[in-house]
Amino acid sequence: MACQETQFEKQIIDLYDQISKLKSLKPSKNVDTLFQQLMSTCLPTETNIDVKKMCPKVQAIRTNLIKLRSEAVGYSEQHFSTVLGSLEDNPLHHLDLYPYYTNYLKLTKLEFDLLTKHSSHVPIKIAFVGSGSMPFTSIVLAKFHLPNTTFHNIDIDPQANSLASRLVSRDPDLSNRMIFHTTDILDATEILRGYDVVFLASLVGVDKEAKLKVIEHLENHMAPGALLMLRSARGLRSFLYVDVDPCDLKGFEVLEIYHPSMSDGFVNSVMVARKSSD
Ligand SMILES: C[S@@+](CC[C@H](N)C(=O)[O-])C[C@H]1O[C@@H](n2cnc3c(N)ncnc32)[C@H](O)[C@@H]1O
Repeated sequence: MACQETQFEKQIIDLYDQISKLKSLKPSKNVDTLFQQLMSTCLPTETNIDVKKMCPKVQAIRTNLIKLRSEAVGYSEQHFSTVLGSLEDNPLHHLDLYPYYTNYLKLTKLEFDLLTKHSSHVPIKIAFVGSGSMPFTSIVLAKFHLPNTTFHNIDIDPQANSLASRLVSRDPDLSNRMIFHTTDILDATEILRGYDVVFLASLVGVDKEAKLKVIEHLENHMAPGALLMLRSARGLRSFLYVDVDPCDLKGFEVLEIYHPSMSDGFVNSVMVARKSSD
């Protein structure tokens, strides 16, 4: 049956057509404009559009768009990390040079509030899986919320970790509290048992199957009682990030899910879950 293409689907198909033809996803005026158009198209929360009911053509586009956007975000973070890391001064004094800095401040504040609400103690060791070349969440938590916590940033990409460690190496405090591990999270086992909290980056696992594989792996290796902070998406925003449902978190007790409104200043939903006893 021919797709009853809604206005949204027509916009998505057109944007995907342009984005998939880009020769490079590295930051440029054209790349930035297209991904900003994608963001604003998917931002509305007050719609009754059911993404799951969209036709197979648009569903296929959804997965490919998330993959392309993940690559573009990687390049963008790499660019800004290189700029910050090349400053004479301590890069952590100039984080506001990153265009999405205030968005991260708001997202991380919410995640800290959820963490505090569902934790019986201040976390000593936190892992951030998929920390990237701009480990903003770890930096913001360490600088503004958790002064005595150590952050273990796990990323598969050695270049991302090399750029990220350059951001904190000149900071007298964070250089001691930010640790970097270069590994595929699926190869990390024993180490995962040592964390009070594990954050999973929205762009680790860029399709549902890959995301569930990572979640299952974390469930196999996290300590009972440890918290998983997972970034998800709802509605049209599931064209930007993989949407995870509570039933996907086997072996975890889902404690709370926060879906941001248009006024929150960040896009992804946040899910807090506790690893059940073995
Ligand atoms: C582009 S960054 C974006 C992080 C973003 N700030 C967020 O919150 O999603 C995502 C990072 O996840 C890393 N990554 C992807 N798959 C991974 C895996 N299986 N194990 C470890 N790191 C992974 C990538 O190398 C990349 O640096």
